[in-house]
Amino acid sequence: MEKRQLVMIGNGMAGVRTIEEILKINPDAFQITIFGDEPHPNYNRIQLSTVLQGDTKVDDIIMNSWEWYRENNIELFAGEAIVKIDSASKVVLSNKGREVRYDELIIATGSSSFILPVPGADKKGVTGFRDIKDCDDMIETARLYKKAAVIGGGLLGLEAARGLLNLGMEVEVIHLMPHLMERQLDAAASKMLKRELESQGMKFLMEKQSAEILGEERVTGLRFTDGTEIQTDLVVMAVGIRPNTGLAKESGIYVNRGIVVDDFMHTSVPHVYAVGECAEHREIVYGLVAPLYEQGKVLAASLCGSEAKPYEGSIVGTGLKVSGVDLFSAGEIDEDNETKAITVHNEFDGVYKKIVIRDNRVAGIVLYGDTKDSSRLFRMLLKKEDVSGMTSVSILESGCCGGGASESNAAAMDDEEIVCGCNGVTKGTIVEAIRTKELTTVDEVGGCTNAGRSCGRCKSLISDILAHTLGDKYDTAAKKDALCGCTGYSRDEVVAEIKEKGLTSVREVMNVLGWKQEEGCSKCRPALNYYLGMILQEQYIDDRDSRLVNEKMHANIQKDGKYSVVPRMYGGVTTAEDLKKIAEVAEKYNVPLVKLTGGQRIGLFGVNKEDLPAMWEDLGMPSGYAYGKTLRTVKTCVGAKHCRFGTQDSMGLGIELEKKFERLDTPHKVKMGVSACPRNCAEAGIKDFGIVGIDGGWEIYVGGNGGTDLRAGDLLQTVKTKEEVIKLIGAFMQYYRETAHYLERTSKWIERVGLDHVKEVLADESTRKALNERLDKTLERYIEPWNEAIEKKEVQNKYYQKQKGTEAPVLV
Ligand SMILES: Cc1cc2nc3c(=O)[nH]c(=O)nc-3n(C[C@H](O)[C@H](O)[C@H](O)COP(=O)(O)OP(=O)(O)OC[C@H]3O[C@@H](n4cnc5c(N)ncnc54)[C@H](O)[C@@H]3O)c2cc1C
Ligand SMILES: NC(=O)c1ccc[n+]([C@@H]2O[C@H](COP(=O)([O-])OP(=O)(O)OC[C@H]3O[C@@H](n4cnc5c(N)ncnc54)[C@H](O)[C@@H]3O)[C@@H](O)[C@H]2O)c1
Ligand code: SF4
Ligand code: FES
Repeated sequence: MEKRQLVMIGNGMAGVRTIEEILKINPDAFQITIFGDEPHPNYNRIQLSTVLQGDTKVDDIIMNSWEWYRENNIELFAGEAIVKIDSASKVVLSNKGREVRYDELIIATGSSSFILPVPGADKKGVTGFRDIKDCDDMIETARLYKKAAVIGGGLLGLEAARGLLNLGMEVEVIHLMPHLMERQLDAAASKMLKRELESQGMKFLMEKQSAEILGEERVTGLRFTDGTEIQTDLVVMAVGIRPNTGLAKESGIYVNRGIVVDDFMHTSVPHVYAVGECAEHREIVYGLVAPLYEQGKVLAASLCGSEAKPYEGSIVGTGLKVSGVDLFSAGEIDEDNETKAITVHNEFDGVYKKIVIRDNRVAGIVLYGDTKDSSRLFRMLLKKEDVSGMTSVSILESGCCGGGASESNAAAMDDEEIVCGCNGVTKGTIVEAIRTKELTTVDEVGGCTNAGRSCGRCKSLISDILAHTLGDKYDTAAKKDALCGCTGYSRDEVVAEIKEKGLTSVREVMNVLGWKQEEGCSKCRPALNYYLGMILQEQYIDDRDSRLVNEKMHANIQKDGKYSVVPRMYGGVTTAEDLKKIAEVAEKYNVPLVKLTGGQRIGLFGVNKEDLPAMWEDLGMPSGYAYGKTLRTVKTCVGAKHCRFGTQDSMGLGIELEKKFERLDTPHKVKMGVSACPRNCAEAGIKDFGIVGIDGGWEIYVGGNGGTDLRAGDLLQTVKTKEEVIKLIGAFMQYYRETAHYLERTSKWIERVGLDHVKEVLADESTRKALNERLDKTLERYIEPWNEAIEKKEVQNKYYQKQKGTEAPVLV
């Protein structure tokens, strides 16, 4: 039976969580297509604050890698916006002219930053703070300019301001109201917050309304309605958000402030649903992930036809992601005639607690300086527990701990207490997962329960629960570095288990070692494939589908979804005949760009996937492996044959090395260089393996790197002959292969294991010989991949056939 077509507009946090929920219930229910305006896979928008604050990198906030979409057979059109929904013919139209039919349509378009409509708001240097681009722009501006003004003293504004301070800017926060975060804090807590932020270097202008942004093309200052002015080089607008509803409205879907939905997230139009910040439910539009994830769960269940409970709205709790500030707020923050409050204000310790009680039930919580009771109090609020029998002290403090260790705080929590507010995960669920799935790390708990996967505020509590549940086992478990969230095994443990249990395939390793995710992930599968190949040498049958996408395709995938072709050119030496072939192929296939690569090769860029095998056949040259975790290139100088300074045959040695080591799987890419004299024109000093000719011999350098982690190579040894060079490289490469972690460059590896250690290992002749023997055995198993694709129809059909949607970038 043909699958139903599910199309989703918006590739953000709420939408993709809905898809994850659908896949959990029934992975085969739909053929899923997602359109996302941003050119990224789904990332953790919440963590942009931590990226701006310098605590995380953009790469680390990706929640669903490109590989995840491929693995789940989801067609993703990233960087492509939907501009029209035709609900009569059930078709969406993108800004690139693509039309896609749907049976069911989810709108998950989120919100946009609200930009104050004041004169000058369109000047350069005025930005919102919503996405990776805004974040990158602010980081770039901080490199060039000094002064920043953040308009809005709410959650977003204060997190942005802290980030800009960390980036070295002088920051003024301009706030409309008399106190900061007035929606979450009362006056007393807000005062304490302001004092703390001032001590961190933030300046505040309170009760100021912005009137105009000054400057010619670029912002130079801000004028307020009271006539005063400040100078600034950057204006960040953090004055709230507006749901993205334009598309829905123009398509005839009923929109109020957000897209109006019922308790099952249905819009006014059949087969069209809305979820996330763009949706309005019972007149509320939410701006925090916890309720959006609840909505996603309800929608997923209803779409899959499983029993769906209605979504009845949420009460939300918030904190602020600024170091040095510990606060929590939920529900009603100010008293009225019908409420009473229990308040503790200890100015010496900087602690403030207020619990608002209405009809004997907790109706609001404001905690500043000590939030350890937040989850207990929040549960009381959510459950509307009757507190009439409790004393003020027992409401404020959890009974047992009296400020004791955090682990005993975890012990004191009831099973139904919420640990992760963002994802609605209770202590009981976490403990159960730890016990039944033998979890040992916070990441693994996240992988199984989602706890900790949003703002991250609950991670320390999860860690306490792990410590409490695992007892002594936790310390050892915490110290080891698990391969990924699918397993608690570290690299060394996995390698030891493969050897000891005689495991021979990726799937077998995952089954026998009890992987928590049956299919593994894009982190562990390529690593397992590598470790198995390293251990089993020539008998290993490569698991091509476990490789990263470039290796799987034997071509480098590019930003626009096309590929590059870089044929092998040993030692960077070519011939007129090969150059003619390359030129003819470039013309025949309309290759838009022909470029010399950094490794002295010729690259043909912008090639269609389905043209690859034919191009390779026309070229008649082997793959240059410009995409692999393997030997990339050996760069050579012209050397003694042509250069008057040369003392050695650098080209000859380079060609020999490249022919010997090409195709060898290595933990990460490996680059080599051979220069024929110390002038070092081949830049051998920044290669993983660099060789420099000297009078009567060669110097060998290792662990060099010319990339982001710039590192000069260390002199490993000086040898007399070419044969010695080749044996030494063979032993070095095999030792690196056997001891490095997958994706660890030689530069990092040598620093971890130590140059002296490597020298010591390689000094022993019998060890060198044994390493070379294992290496030679491994080299026997490789075949030329481009030839395989030319010769085997099944390879062409599986990997190189044109499919709907391949124009979208599917990078790893
Ligand atoms: C810096 C920052 C910090 C935050 N911190 C927290 C926090 O600590 N806790 C918390 O709970 N929440 C926090 N939030 C809010 C949280 O990130 C959002 O509530 C959440 O991301 C909303 O999810 P969503 O899927 O509804 O929207 P989004 O994540 O915004 O995703 C919507 C996506 O749809 C795309 N889109 C829009 N229109 C179209 C179209 N026509 N075609 C195709 N694609 C389209 C957009 O480009 C966007 O990528 C923070 C937000 C920011 C910006
Ligand atoms: N830690 C978190 O939970 C967190 C962090 C960042 C963002 N977010 C979410 O992102 C969204 C956007 O956050 P936000 O802080 O922009 O929205 P917000 O609506 O919560 O706060 C906006 C603030 O700007 C102030 N303001 C409004 N107009 C102003 C003006 N003209 N001049 C000066 N100040 C003005 C308001 O008084 C308010 O305090 C919200 O949904 C928020 O919940 C959450
Ligand atoms: S490294 Fe020495 S031998 Fe090689 S090209 Fe440069 S100067 Fe000539
Ligand atoms: S509370 Fe935000 S991730 Fe758990």
